[in-house]
Amino acid sequence: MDHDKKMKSIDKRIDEYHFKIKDSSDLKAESGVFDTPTLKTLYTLASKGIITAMGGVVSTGKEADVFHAIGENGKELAIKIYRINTSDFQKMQDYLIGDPRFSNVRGTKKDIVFAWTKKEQRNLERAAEVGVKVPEPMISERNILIMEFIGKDGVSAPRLKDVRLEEPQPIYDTVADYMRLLYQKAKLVHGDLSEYNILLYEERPVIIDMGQAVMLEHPMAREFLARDVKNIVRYFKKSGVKCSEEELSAHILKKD
Ligand SMILES: Nc1ncnc2c1ncn2[C@@H]1O[C@H](COP(=O)(O)OP(=O)(O)OP(=O)(O)O)[C@@H](O)[C@H]1O
Ligand SMILES: [Mg+2]
Repeated sequence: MDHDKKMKSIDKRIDEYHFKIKDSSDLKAESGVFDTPTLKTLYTLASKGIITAMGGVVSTGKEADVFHAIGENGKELAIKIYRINTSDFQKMQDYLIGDPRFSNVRGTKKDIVFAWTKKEQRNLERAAEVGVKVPEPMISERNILIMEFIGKDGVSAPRLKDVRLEEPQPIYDTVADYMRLLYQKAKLVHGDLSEYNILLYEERPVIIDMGQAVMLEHPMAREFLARDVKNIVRYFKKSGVKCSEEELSAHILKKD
């Protein structure tokens, strides 16, 4: 497809999508996400061939919306678009300031949200490098993060929250190992780990939503880790796994 045609087709799809949002009276997503600069950024990504078609909405949240899209070679993509107006940027700033990679970030709300988007991309990269299964990040631009789609045909894999695990033990073991790898090798603490931010894909856990993950230097890193441990133990205990916060903490913290 030539460039103009490609732009037209994505334009049309975005238009259609807008219409759909209006139809379902979900104006929140439309006004909060597809503002003109965001549309422009999507166009830029489309003109580079990174996005070839926009699909439907996968999730709408307070801080970000996630869309399905198609990329090069028909690959399915997840596009996470952070909201600039409604994001809790004070909280974002607190997470950024203690992180040596982003401690210099100052400026407008917009700058903070852009840094946050980059931070999620970097966190996903670091996690992937040490062998933690996460959506592979591809590119980020302003408030838009493009990553591998975990799921099939536009339907994302269920969250642990949405499934009843037949065999919870191996899932728990993998999550425990991932927490350890993140801590020991990537020097990261997820900071919002729970059954809401773990997808189950091909019977294996995939960790998502890493914008708030911090380096171990962050003054709150230990507290965030304790909270993650608590959430994970609570969920897996309920699923029938014999585990405890002490045990899981020890597993994460023990040196080789
Ligand atoms: N890479 C992906 N592949 C498939 N689905 C995804 C992907 N990333 C996110 N999702 C879907 O979108 C949902 C929200 O994503 P995520 O947890 O990253 O955003 P969020 O920051 O929690 O949004 P909120 O503002 O609601 O907290 C997930 O629960 C999942 O269903
Ligand atoms: Mg989430």
